[in-house]
Parts: sequence; C-alpha cells; structure tokens
Amino acid sequence: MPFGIVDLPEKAKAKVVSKLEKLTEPFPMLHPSWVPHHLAGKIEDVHYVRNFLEPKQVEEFVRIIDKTCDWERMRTRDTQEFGSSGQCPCGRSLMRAALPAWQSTLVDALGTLGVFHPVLFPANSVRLNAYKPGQGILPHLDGPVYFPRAAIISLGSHCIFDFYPRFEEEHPRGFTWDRDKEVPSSPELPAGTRPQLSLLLEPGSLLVFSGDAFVRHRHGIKAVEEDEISKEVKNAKDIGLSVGDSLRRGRRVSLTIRHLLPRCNCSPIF
Ligand SMILES: O=C(O)CCC(=O)C(=O)O
Ligand SMILES: [Fe+2]
Repeated sequence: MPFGIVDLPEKAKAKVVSKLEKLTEPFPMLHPSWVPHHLAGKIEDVHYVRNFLEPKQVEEFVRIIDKTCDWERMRTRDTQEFGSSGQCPCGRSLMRAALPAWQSTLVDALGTLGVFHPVLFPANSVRLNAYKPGQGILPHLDGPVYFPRAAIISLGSHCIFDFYPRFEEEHPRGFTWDRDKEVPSSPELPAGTRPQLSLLLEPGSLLVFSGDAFVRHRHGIKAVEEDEISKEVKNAKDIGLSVGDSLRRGRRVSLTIRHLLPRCNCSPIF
C-alpha cells in the first residue's frame, strides 16, 4: 500500500507542513542595510525609510503627477492605478500596461533594493492616491490580489498611518469592493478598535510592510485635518516629536507599489 502523508508519524507530518507553510511566506528583504529600518514592535515586518527621496525629487514627482494624472475623484480621496488596463481575453485578469518612465525608475530602485522579486513578484502596479486635509482611507486589507507586500512612497504632506490588531477570522478569499467605504470589503471592525501600531509618514519616506502586517492587519489613515501624536506612533521620537504634539496636514499624494498576481493563464499582467 502506498505510504500517504496521513500515515506519516506526527513529527514527520509537522515537518512537511512547516516546509509547505514556509513556501507561502514572503521572501525576506535580505540585504543587511534593511536592518536599521525595521520597526521593532507588536507587528512584525514593517520597515520605514526616512528621506528615501530628496525634497527636490519629491517636488519633481508632485509636479509630474499634477501635470499628467487623470484622477478618479472619490469622496475619501482621488485615485488612479497604473500598470494595468482593461480585462484580458478570458475576463479573469487585466491587460498589462507599461508604467510611465518616472514610475519605472522608482519601481526599478525597489527591485534593486530587494523589495520586489524580479521574476516571481516584480512590482507591476502603482496606485496613486491624493488626499486633501480631512480626507483619509478607512481600515482595510489590500486583498489577495496583491502579494507579498506593499511599498508606499509619500509625497506632499505627512500623515499618520495606522495598523489595526489582527482578527483571526480575517482570511480574505475573494476580492470585493466596498462602494460606501471606498476600500476592499472586509467585516466590520469591533466597535472602539484602536490602532495597534502607528507611524508618522514623512514626505519622501518609504514604508514597506509584508507578511502578517500586509495580509492580516488592516491599515488606514484617519480622515482628519490635524494629526495628534499618540504613544502608538512608533517613530515619533526619531523625528523629534512627543506624545501630545499635533501637526496640521496639507495635501498628501502617495504611491502604493505592489505586485498584482496573475489570475489566469492568458493573463498578460505577469
Ligand atoms: O495612501 C496611502 O498611504 C495608503 C494607500 C492604501 O492603503 C491603498 O491604496 O491600498
Ligand atoms: Fe492599502
């Protein structure tokens, strides 16, 4: 009789399962230069890089965006996604579209830094969001269509970016859009849920989050005109801010760079 996995002794079975689980972990950002940017805290796999772009580059990117973007105006923010266009022939995925040259430069830099795998998970999608003071994005998970992480470059104003506690039942299977909240759908958070980890995102900064931080902890930006520094703002001290300080927001523009997974064989997105 063939020897199936069910017949294996418990120890051997656990070994096989843990090997399989490893295959679903995002590949790490291996270069030692990432170490000082890792945020030690209750949520693993969050990296923050101050001054990833110089102020002149930030200004230049905002200038290009204002000149070339064709925003979809929403209640919570303006938005535009690059890297894909209409549906592919089978209707299950999207047609690949070239990124504008200025975005390719950023995407290539992130590839060189090991944030995206050049073959398995190349960054092929860039979402631009623009927020006026008082706008934000409700807590959400980016959903199973993107993997294994998100890289966010901030331009213009600062904002506070929140990660929420993970809830066991949250294993997003499909992707649906919540029209009212203007984010991917997920179950209502228990009333009064407070952020577990917050970060002040400065203009020119790069935030990268992977693993559980990406797959299970929702993230969001409060729709406020002024950000108050609470004790959850992990990097406040590094920036010279203290609990109780407040900062008035200006217009913020962000680039969310990700790998959009292929969903069919005819998918030209890959
Ligand atoms: O603007 C940001 O920093 C966050 C954007 C975001 O979470 C998203 O587009 O999924
Ligand atoms: Fe998101």
